Amino acid sequence: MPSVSSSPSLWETVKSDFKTLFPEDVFKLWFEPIVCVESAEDSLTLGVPNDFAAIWINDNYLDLIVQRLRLSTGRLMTVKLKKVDLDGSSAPFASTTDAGSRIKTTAAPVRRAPRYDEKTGIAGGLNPRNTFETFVVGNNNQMAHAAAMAVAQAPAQAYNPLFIYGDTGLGKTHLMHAIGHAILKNNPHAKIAYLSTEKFTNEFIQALQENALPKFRQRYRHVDVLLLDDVQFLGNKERIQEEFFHTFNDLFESSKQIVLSSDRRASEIEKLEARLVSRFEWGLPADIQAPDFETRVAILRTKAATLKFELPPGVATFIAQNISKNIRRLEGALIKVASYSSLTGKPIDLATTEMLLQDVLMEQAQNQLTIETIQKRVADHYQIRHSDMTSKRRPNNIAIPRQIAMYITRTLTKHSLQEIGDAYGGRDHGTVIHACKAVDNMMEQDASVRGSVEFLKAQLSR
Ligand SMILES: Nc1ncnc2c1ncn2[C@@H]1O[C@H](COP(=O)(O)OP(=O)(O)OP(=O)(O)O)[C@@H](O)[C@H]1O
Repeated sequence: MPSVSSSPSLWETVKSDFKTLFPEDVFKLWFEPIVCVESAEDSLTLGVPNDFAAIWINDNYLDLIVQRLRLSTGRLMTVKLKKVDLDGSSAPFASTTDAGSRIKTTAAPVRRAPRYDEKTGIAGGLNPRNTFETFVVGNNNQMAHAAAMAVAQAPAQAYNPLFIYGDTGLGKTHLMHAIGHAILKNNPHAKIAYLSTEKFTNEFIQALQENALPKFRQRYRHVDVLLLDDVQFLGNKERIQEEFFHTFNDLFESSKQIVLSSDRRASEIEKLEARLVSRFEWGLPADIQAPDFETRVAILRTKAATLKFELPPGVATFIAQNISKNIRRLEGALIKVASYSSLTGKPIDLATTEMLLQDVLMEQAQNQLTIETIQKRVADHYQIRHSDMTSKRRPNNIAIPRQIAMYITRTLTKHSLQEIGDAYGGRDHGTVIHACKAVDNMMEQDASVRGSVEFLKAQLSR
């Protein structure tokens, strides 16, 4: 039985084989950063730098790694991939591959993310690639981009807080990091904290357990800029909301810049205290929508140039036509194509692209619950006509099911408020927000409405 300490060298042996097997850039991209973090007789846990690497290696190289280990040990070993902190220790909320559908980082080698540094004040680490220079501006993000630039140029003077919201994978984190980089460039001594709400919550809980609240407060209430990502996770967490309320006030009163991101408007965050909602709305709420076709192509071209990958126009068009709602996915598709090309040494054509992306495209098509399906299902349930979902008729027996259908569309799909409004007879986004709130209230007050909505949601999510 191999001892725990011998396994890193087992992995190092495999790694050095791969060095001769793969072109240098592929090796550097995928294998060089991998470390062995844990081992047992029949299993090995390998640490990878980010969720994307975990998914990519799982999909493309795991079989090869298992085969190679079998050659070395004579045994069939299970290999798990785990995201680890870039200094090699496990991240506090590390995920294994099966947890990772959220591809968060790009695939090029990732620089070490600095831990909180008392001198520079950087917490969490800013991805060096997420700068204003690498951010492609389109109609979808123009306002958020302009606001972010203004904040970077005049922290705490332009908009405070800046509240960036929009669906997943559309560049909120990128803009926050860009603000951090730009401020540091103008003032290398600025104390900047970037962190996710999840991390803020975890650190707060840990501080509570260890009686270390003063230190925690000192850390986040004395920065020049606080960049807090994914504040929708404050929803339903009373204690952490209370803590963040005071953090916010302290920073705001001392004229420090606060930038927040969320996947929805502040007023739509479930069970977020009114005093926080109003504070989040004090400054500028700036939304990011899904990019249009031209912006998607521009993003692909920019990313391809960064990867030094020659992207044929037809391939760019194909990817941009087929992946529209999430830039992270767009980027994932490009990296898949670029890696294949660098691995085989062949230029990429349309047929190969279709073949490479067929899984992604199939998964996307299968997972797409359409608004029409929701409307039909809800209309059937309440025995009204499908056409009532888009009609202007307002009697309660029609208006309520229609509101419920909008609510379900909002919860189960990634459509924007405007798209939902359009699909329900050309209503505006305010009507959709109103419908969602009304259904929330009805569900709270009436168990039978709650039962029906839960039932419909469960059926539609299958
Ligand atoms: N306008 C853009 N130009 C260039 N790259 C972009 C742009 N928007 C997003 N990206 C890239 O897309 C990927 C996803 O963006 P990001 O992580 O900022 O999304 P997000 O909105 O924060 O998502 P989530 O809500 O899931 O946290 C990143 O690699 C980012 O660099």
